[in-house]
Amino acid sequence: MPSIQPRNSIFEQLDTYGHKKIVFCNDPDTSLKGIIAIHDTTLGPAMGGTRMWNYKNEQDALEDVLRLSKAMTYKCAIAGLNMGGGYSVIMGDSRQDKTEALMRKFGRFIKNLNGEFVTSEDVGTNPRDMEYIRMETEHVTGIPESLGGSGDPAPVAAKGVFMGMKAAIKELYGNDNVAGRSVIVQGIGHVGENLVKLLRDENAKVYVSDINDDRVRQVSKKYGAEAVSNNSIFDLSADIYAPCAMGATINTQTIAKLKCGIIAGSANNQLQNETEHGKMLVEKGILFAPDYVINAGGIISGYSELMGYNKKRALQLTENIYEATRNVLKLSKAENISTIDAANKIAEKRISDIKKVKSTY
Ligand SMILES: NC(=O)c1ccc[n+]([C@@H]2O[C@H](COP(=O)([O-])OP(=O)(O)OC[C@H]3O[C@@H](n4cnc5c(N)ncnc54)[C@H](O)[C@@H]3O)[C@@H](O)[C@H]2O)c1
Repeated sequence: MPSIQPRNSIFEQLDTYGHKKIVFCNDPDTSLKGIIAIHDTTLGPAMGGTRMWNYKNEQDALEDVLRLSKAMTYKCAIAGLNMGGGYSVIMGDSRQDKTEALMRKFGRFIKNLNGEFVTSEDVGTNPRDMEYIRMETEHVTGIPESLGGSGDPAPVAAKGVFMGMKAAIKELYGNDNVAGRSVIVQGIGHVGENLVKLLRDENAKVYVSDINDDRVRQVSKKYGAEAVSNNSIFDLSADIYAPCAMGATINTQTIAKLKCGIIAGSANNQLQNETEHGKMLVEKGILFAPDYVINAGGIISGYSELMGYNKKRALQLTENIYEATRNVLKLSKAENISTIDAANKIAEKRISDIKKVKSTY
């Protein structure tokens, strides 16, 4: 995908990825500064997380929400969901600036979209926050199980990443055993910790890193993983690198250093530049399991909640990520294209096929 040029006008930035709509949510009373981006609604209402992050500036927040919402269009398409792509970001430190009023006010902005956007948890938000949003609008998923929702989507997201990782292991090593494989998990928050558990349960050797030292201490002790400093992860040799923090960790500088056979993690938008870095990974012989293909478990969980939540069904759909990843890897090999290009091709085909279906009312 092309890079957003910050010096362009807002409309030019929306045109970069073909966005439909953007809503700036500004409320001085609750200190809310948020952005909702709707990328594409061909398949259905836009669905995507709400991220609360201490962005350096407004441009960084805008760029993040545009990239995240576009990825959601592709994620929903390839996962076979009848939902489009959207995302929202709230500027601020989730540990200090988050209040009930701020989240509920944000819920009101979602309500004003009349169902065009449905949200759920992401970095910096949790089921409690979704409960606050639910007080103002029904267009939210991931509310606590005690209230009839699907709860935290992170364990389901981790399960999907695990299935996608296994599909990549199968491609490279001929069997999908995780036992004995070494995996670096970068970012051990909601999804990362659940992934560490799944990996350790099947006897993988796991290295963990995070910018939060307390998390590293707790998680490494709890699961018998080895703590590594965040600065040294790209110097470490391992079978798999699992980015589970923020996006764009795979770029020209890190690809030069990476010493792994597979990249498979939960972070959204791992490649700083899809075309350039997808190609560089092919040249270096690193197998990239496309992020939006393997991290779809979270959105599958939210989608199931909209359809009348059934945990078993959500987990079954998430297990299909193994086959979806295998299909992407097969197409990439058959057409000699990068795995991200192969995933994009499959997703775009579904969107274009369903567009034809919808031309009859
Ligand atoms: N939560 C979900 O259901 C879900 C679903 C699909 C994809 N994702 C994606 O997975 C990633 C993680 O989501 P989460 O819900 O676990 O978030 P989280 O906020 O619970 O965890 C993120 C962790 O990453 C750490 N971190 C942040 N920057 C870092 C850095 N530069 N280096 C190392 N660690 C860093 C944080 O300290 C935190 O522990 C995000 O990119 C998110 O968009 C999440």
